[in-house]
Amino acid sequence: MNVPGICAVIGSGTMGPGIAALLARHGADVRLNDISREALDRAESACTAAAGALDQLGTPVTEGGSVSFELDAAAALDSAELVIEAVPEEIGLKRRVLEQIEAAVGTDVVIATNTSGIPISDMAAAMEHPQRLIGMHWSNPPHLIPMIEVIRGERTDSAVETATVAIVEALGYKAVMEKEVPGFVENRVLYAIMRECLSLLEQGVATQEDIDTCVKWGIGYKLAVIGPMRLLDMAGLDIYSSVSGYLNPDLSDEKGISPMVTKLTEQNRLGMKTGDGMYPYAEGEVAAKRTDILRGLVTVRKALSEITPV
Ligand SMILES: NC(=O)c1ccc[n+]([C@@H]2O[C@H](COP(=O)([O-])OP(=O)(O)OC[C@H]3O[C@@H](n4cnc5c(N)ncnc54)[C@H](O)[C@@H]3O)[C@@H](O)[C@H]2O)c1
Ligand SMILES: Cc1ncc(C=O)c(C(=O)O)c1O
Repeated sequence: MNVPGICAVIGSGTMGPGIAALLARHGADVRLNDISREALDRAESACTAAAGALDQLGTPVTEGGSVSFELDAAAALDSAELVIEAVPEEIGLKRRVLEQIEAAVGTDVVIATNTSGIPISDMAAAMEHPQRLIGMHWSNPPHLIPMIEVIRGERTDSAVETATVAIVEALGYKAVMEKEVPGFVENRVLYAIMRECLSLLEQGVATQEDIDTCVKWGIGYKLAVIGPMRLLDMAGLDIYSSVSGYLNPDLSDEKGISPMVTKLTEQNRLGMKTGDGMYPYAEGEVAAKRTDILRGLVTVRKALSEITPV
């Protein structure tokens, strides 16, 4: 299975451009759609930056690929063989967009949603042909993180899952097939980590910088090589039993949103997108941080690929 010749990506914000750039790298004619002209204008430079990162990674170029930027959804969807939805994480909006997509493509076209964790069945409920909706959860940045969670809804055809896994693998990525639980695997683990980190920050146990240092070097570095299940065997399940016996009851069980994040959000301090969030950013610092992050991800992925082929 190759990457489909014509792909449409609906939603061109944080995720859409990187997804489009990777599909185009593998020879697809990609139509990137958004309701915002400004978003599409930003997308052109984002796609160029993503292509540059793929150059640094040494990802081969399959001839014939392209990305076009379409304000007209019908034009973006025309003759599409694969549609990836990447609009904001709001189920009502996603259902409306899926309805629009369904009306514009053939009943055999795979429609994939990049939802971070809304159960696929919930999104498919309003669809005329729910059997072709599949979860295709990319991780940010999508052109560099070589793992995509593939999640079936209750009514998703197995052939759609098979085709989606084949596309993921044709991109040179790992496909992880999962049952649909809110947040799937990646975000359940990530949000458990973030909940605990925010709790530690709110309690004054450590600063943002020290929490990031501890997690990057004490956990991220290790888990990139070992994986948590293997680490259990390495540490010893007896050790895990002893520690979790007293520690699990003490971990954060916050069921709501972190009070600190709520306060920052109310102040429109959203992070890099507003120049202030968990960290303040001086003039030009966001761009510099983004460049450093992309360079770091490319370097680590190259090193990791030498010991753990993607
Ligand atoms: N940001 C992340 O780290 C990340 C990672 C993985 C998955 N996701 C998921 O991917 C999806 C998109 O996330 P994002 O961070 O790219 O969001 P975003 O808000 O950055 O971008 C969404 C884009 O969709 C556009 N849009 C809104 N309504 C639309 C419509 N009707 N038709 C076409 N475009 C429309 C917006 O103008 C915006 O440009 C969400 O479901 C999110 O949970 C996000
Ligand atoms: C904070 C956060 N939330 C969701 C996702 C993915 O769905 C990510 C990510 O991919 O990195 C994230 O960082």
